[in-house]
Amino acid sequence: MTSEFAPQIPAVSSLAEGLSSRTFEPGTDEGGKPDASTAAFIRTVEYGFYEPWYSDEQLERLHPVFNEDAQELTGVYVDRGFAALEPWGGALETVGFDPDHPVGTFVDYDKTINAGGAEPLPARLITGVTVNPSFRRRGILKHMMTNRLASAVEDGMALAALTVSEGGIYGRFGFGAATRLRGLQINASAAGDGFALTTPPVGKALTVDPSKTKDVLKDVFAQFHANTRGSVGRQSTYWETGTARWDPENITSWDRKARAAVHVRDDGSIGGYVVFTYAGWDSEPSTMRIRDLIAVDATSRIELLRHLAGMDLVDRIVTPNGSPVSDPLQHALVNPRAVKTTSLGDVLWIRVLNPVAALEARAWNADGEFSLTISDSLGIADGVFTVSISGGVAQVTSTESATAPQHFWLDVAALGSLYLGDVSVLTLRDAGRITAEDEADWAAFSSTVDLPTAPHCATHF
Ligand SMILES: CC(=O)SCCNC(=O)CCNC(=O)[C@H](O)C(C)(C)COP(=O)(O)OP(=O)(O)OC[C@H]1O[C@@H](n2cnc3c(N)ncnc32)[C@H](O)[C@@H]1OP(=O)(O)O
Repeated sequence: MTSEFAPQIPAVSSLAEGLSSRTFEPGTDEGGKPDASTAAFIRTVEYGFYEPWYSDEQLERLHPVFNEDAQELTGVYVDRGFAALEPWGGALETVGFDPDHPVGTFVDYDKTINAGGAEPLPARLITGVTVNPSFRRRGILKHMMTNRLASAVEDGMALAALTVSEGGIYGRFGFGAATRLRGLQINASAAGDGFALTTPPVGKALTVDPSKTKDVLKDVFAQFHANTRGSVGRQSTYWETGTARWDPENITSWDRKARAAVHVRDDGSIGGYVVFTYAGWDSEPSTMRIRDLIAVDATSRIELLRHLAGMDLVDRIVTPNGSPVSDPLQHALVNPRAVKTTSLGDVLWIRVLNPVAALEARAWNADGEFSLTISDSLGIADGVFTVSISGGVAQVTSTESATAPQHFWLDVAALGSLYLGDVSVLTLRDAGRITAEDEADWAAFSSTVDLPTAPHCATHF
């Protein structure tokens, strides 16, 4: 991969007088508990997301989330001089405002994203973004985001990524919605619109103790991550309990309801796992909830669903955390109405920082040549780029002006949406997000860029 492209660092917006920001690594005190700065930071995130007030025990359990994978924490703090600012006047000290408690939080760390090319690409993942309600709409997010994107560029990152609480926030910073997940409701009963597959069983699904199979789960995920366009590497804490995610309603329980099964293929290898909880015999309808289902191929995925649907005392299976958009299940059923889509929503948002490295790491559907003019209001990824694909591998060069016969214009957020193949070229054209000269060959461009299946990000962060 060549990377002669030298992106500019965006101008860093300054904070209002009385506010300062600092980036630090999470720390631990002598007793192994979060140190004061880290604890105050975690509590601010908790407050920003309207989480219940954590007990000390919960705080300690959460600490690894902030402490692992070399995460960096950026907090915006109120200087003592802030009392001069309106509209609070001198009231902050009067009410005991804690200057060590940040009013803005931002967490970033590095993992890889599978863009469909030969190797997953390192990416800067952003999470834990909050601003105290009393300090919102004063540019604190803008300050943290522009600073931390500049830092990612300096560190040579080609991509940044996040998942969003609201869809209207991050487009202005160059992020585009890049993958989606479907929520499914599967009728597990045999009657009516019931569950029956068109193919006979393959291999064997076996129940396992999720608290003892962490290594198996990690290994299956590693294979999935290597094979699956759109996949994002998981935080270490994903595996801590073997349940892949905590019980969001009760963080102290570590989900004792969790059960798991693996699919053992005919050659004895593990092809996938499912972690699930049962709502109880008296739930109406009696419901099995999938917490995490990762399979290295479609066969293992279908076999795990067959296993769940075949269990007694279960009327339906739900996947609130989502199934892939290109899910073969519906077409493997005798009665496709046994599965219903209950939701469809974006998951991963991509921000291209270095178009040369990013486009060279992407999958392509066919050989071709074109050039792109990318606009970027933050000045990170803008420019003209010639893309030449041969044997499925792209060579990308940054040029002064377009030389390729086919030339297209788009902004960096549209490039983020196009990047992993979740949306087609023609859909973005019809939305006015990609433009070209009248004589442009849209058919050739789309057959090079569009990918045959939807990307699948199964990691929540
Ligand atoms: C990756 C994640 O962690 S996603 C989670 C995001 N956090 C949350 O949803 C928690 C609750 N919300 C918050 O904490 C805050 O409102 C934040 C973080 C969303 C915004 O912080 P603020 O400091 O108020 O944002 P800031 O003042 O820097 O605004 C920057 C721009 O975004 C816009 N903006 C801010 N919040 C929103 C929003 N919710 N919807 C649409 N636009 C928004 C502002 O209008 C401003 O626009 P401009 O550039 O055109 O002037």
